[in-house]
Amino acid sequence: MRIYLIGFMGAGKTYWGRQLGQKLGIPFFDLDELIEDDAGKSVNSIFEEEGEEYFRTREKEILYMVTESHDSMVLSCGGGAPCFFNNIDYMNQKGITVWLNTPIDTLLSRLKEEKHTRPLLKGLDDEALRAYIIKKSADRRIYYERAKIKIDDDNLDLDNFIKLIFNE
Ligand SMILES: Nc1ncnc2c1ncn2[C@@H]1O[C@H](COP(=O)(O)OP(=O)(O)OP(=O)(O)O)[C@@H](O)[C@H]1O
Ligand SMILES: O=C(O)C1=C[C@@H](O)[C@@H](O)[C@H](O)C1
Ligand SMILES: [Mg+2]
Repeated sequence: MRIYLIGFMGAGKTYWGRQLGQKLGIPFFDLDELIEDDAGKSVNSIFEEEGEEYFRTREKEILYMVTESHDSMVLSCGGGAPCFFNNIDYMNQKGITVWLNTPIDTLLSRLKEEKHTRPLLKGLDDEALRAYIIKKSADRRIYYERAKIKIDDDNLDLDNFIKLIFNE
C-alpha cells in the first residue's frame, strides 16, 4: 500500500505523513527531504542555484525512484509535486492519493511563520502572502482535486484521519 499526501504548502503533509507511517507501521518519506538529501542542500538553495525547473525534474525522478523501490510507504509530497509532468496520474496509478484541502486561513497562519523555508514565499508580506495563497491554490486545484480522497477537516486526530483515508 502506497499513500501519497498532497496539497498546498503548509497543508500538513509532512506533519501527518510522519504520524501516519508510524501508526501504520510502514516507511515514511518526505519528498522534499529526499530531494534535499540527494542534492546535499536545502530546497531554498536548489531553487536559488539551479532554478525551479531543475527542482521539478529532480522531484519527478525521486518520486518515481521512491515509488518503484517501495510497495508500501507513506510519501508526503511537496506542494507542487502533483502539478508537474502528470505526476498526479502516476501517483493515482501507484497508490492512494490524499488531498489535504486545508482552509486558506489555516494555511496563512502557518505559512506566515515559515515563509523563509519555502522559496516561492520569500519576500511576501502578509497581504501579498494571502493573495498568493488564494491565487496559487485556485490554479492548482485542478491537480489536487484528482486525488482519490479529499480531507477538508483541519481539526482531526490521527485515528479519525486514518478512518477518512480508509473510508471507515
Ligand atoms: N493538523 C495540524 N495541527 C497543528 N499543526 C499543524 C497541523 N498540520 C501542520 N501543522 C504545522 O503547520 C506547519 C506546516 O505543516 P507541514 O510542514 O506539515 O506542511 P506541508 O504540507 O508539508 O508543506 P510543504 O508543501 O511546504 O512541505 C508545520 O509547522 C506543522 O507542524
Ligand atoms: O508548493 C510548492 O511549489 C513547493 C512546496 C514545497 O513543499 C517545496 O517542494 C517547494 O518549496 C515548492
Ligand atoms: Mg512538507
